[in-house]
Amino acid sequence: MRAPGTGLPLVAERLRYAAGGVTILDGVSLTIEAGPPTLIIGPNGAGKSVLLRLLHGLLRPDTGHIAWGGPAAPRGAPRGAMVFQRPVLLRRSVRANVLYPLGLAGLGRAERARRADAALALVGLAALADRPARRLSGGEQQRLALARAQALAPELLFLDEPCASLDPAATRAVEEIATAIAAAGTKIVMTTHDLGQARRLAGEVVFLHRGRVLEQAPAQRFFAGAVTSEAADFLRGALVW
Ligand SMILES: Nc1ncnc2c1ncn2[C@@H]1O[C@H](COP(=O)(O)OP(=O)(O)OP(=O)(O)O)[C@@H](O)[C@H]1O
Repeated sequence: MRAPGTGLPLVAERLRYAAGGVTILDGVSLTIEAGPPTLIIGPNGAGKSVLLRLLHGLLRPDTGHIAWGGPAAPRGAPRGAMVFQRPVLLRRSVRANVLYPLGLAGLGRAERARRADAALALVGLAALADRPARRLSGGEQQRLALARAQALAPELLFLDEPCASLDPAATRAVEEIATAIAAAGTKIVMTTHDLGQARRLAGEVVFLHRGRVLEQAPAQRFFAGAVTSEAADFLRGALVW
């Protein structure tokens, strides 16, 4: 189903990606619809991060293709934005970090300021707007990365293990922000190795195993009873690789 006013769904067909002589993803077909967050889960090395980078266009598949189902985005408007496990911040103020990509997107001064202020308020960093970004704590830096991405008003926000280096309090803050962003209508696609986090956030689960999508299902159904033995083992905490 095409979501009104967005380019979704994002459709990936028969993706194959190899690097260093190793096939990392093979035969991956996936449709990302508008709606609550899609969580990509699976064992270490399953290919979750590579899949996210392909979907975002940071990597190109060796074969297969990825296309948006909806109409073209307005000029200068990025359809997707991505937040990485460890944010890379400019050696500038918190606010300047949010403003910078808005300038690259060609937005006018007043609109840049409006969006930056709203995004910093959303992540609870308004009071730290003039601080040097690189002096923030790890959790604050990740919240800034979320603000910087969300200020671009993407249709789709890719989050690659955004809580991997964070403590429980900072993780909770990031989850609350992700939930608020999703509730406001941005589609979130997120990788995690944390099953508890997947249960808390997912509307839909994609289970990736050794470079293949073994399951894609509504979260409730997936957690109530995975279909494949690999996913069932993963859910009950058995060692799966
Ligand atoms: N550029 C590359 N060259 C060679 N191998 C790579 C490259 N990028 C990723 N890989 C390998 O591909 C596999 C999948 O990597 P990826 O980071 O996508 O896994 P993941 O599911 O995100 O794992 P984790 O949960 O540990 O982050 C890994 O074995 C990784 O070492």
